[in-house]
Amino acid sequence: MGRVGVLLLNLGGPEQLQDVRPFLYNLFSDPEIIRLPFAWMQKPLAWMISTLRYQKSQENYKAIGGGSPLRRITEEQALALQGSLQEKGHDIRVYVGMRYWNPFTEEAVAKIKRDQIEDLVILPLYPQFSISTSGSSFRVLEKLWEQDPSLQKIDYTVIPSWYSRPGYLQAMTELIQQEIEHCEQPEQVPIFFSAHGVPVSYVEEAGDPYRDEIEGCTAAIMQTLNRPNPHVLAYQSRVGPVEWLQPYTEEAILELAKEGVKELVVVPISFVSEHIETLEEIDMEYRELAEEAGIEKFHRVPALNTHPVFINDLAEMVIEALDAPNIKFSDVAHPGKKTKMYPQESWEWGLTTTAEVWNGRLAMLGMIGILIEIMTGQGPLHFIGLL
Ligand SMILES: C=CC1=C(C)c2cc3[nH]c(cc4nc(cc5[nH]c(cc1n2)c(C)c5CCC(=O)O)C(CCC(=O)O)=C4C)c(C)c3C=C
Ligand SMILES: [Fe+2]
Repeated sequence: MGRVGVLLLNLGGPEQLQDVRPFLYNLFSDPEIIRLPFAWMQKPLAWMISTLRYQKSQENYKAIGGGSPLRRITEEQALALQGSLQEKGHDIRVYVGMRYWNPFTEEAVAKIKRDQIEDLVILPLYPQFSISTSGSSFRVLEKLWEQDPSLQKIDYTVIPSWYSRPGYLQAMTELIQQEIEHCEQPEQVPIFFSAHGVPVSYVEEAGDPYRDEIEGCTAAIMQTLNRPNPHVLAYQSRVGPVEWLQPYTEEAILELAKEGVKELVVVPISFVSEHIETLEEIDMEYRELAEEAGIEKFHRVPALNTHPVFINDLAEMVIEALDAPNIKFSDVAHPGKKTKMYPQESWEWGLTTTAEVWNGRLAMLGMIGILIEIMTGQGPLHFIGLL
């Protein structure tokens, strides 16, 4: 075996407030996040959504200190993984490639080339696979590989998902157990798993295994935890007007409050680092919602970050992947080429096919109208104060 590397994939996050708008632009430019019927619409729509959204989003990043901790934590995880591999006798260099912000996946691949890596394990830091996360990063890599013959010489393998790994489950249950011990009624407190959502169409039309993997992960954690507590699974961070996976976290919290629940342990489940959706959405928004609804004690389980049991398991996973048959980009779930994943699809304003076509056309006209309004600075949305 020649020089060996690991490429850790992650989403990336704005490090300062001024990064928020271009970060959102990168995110919404991704057809794996929003797919439109015409490719030419992607960039104008990304520009439009990032323009409409960035100030609200900046407020959230301001509330957690002015930027995402994702880069810092991911780099700490990379360092810890490299150290753990070293302790196990493997001289393996670990690289970080982010999908929507620095250090970008393309930069990591340039370093891998520069260091003349010959064997590469590609490991997304998402325990469960979604076409919108790991799938999107694999797409970027697949394109880079297609365009560059020198990359094609690298013997690579990908790890599509790893939510049922014993070390991951053990680390998660240790953290949950610790939080439960702080509860007033440890035997009864409900364990509330909150996963990042995706639009329903991803799962039901594009064949995304994400919901199955999230459900499998929740069941495996509960089995490892081996406690009598009731548990709930819900989905957070919905964006836009389409239907996302349900139940929605906010509705599920209110439902529990209505049933008289006074104490809750919330477990973020789709991500292994603290980020905006744990630090702001759960710790601030959902906590406030829960407390106002009568849930007096709102506990949140911390993200794994550099938990030693978790890092050790990542190292084991890399070593096992080097000995296992390779998994290639083409072996991993792709959305069908013709699958449409754009908002209009679920805006069911009409009952007939003709009406649906017209709904789509009207939505398109509306979008062009908003675009013109943003460019000219004049129009009805400015008049009512939305822009
Ligand atoms: C497994 C995790 C994630 C899935 C699945 C996912 C899908 C998904 N996300 C958006 C839109 C946004 N995501 C944003 C931030 C963000 N998303 C994830 C993880 C998943 N996303 C993380 C870890 C983060 C935070 C990064 C950080 O800065 O800490 C944002 C920006 C934040 C905001 O403005 O609210 C958006 C927008 C979609 C549309 C989607 C599936 C289609
Ligand atoms: Fe997201």
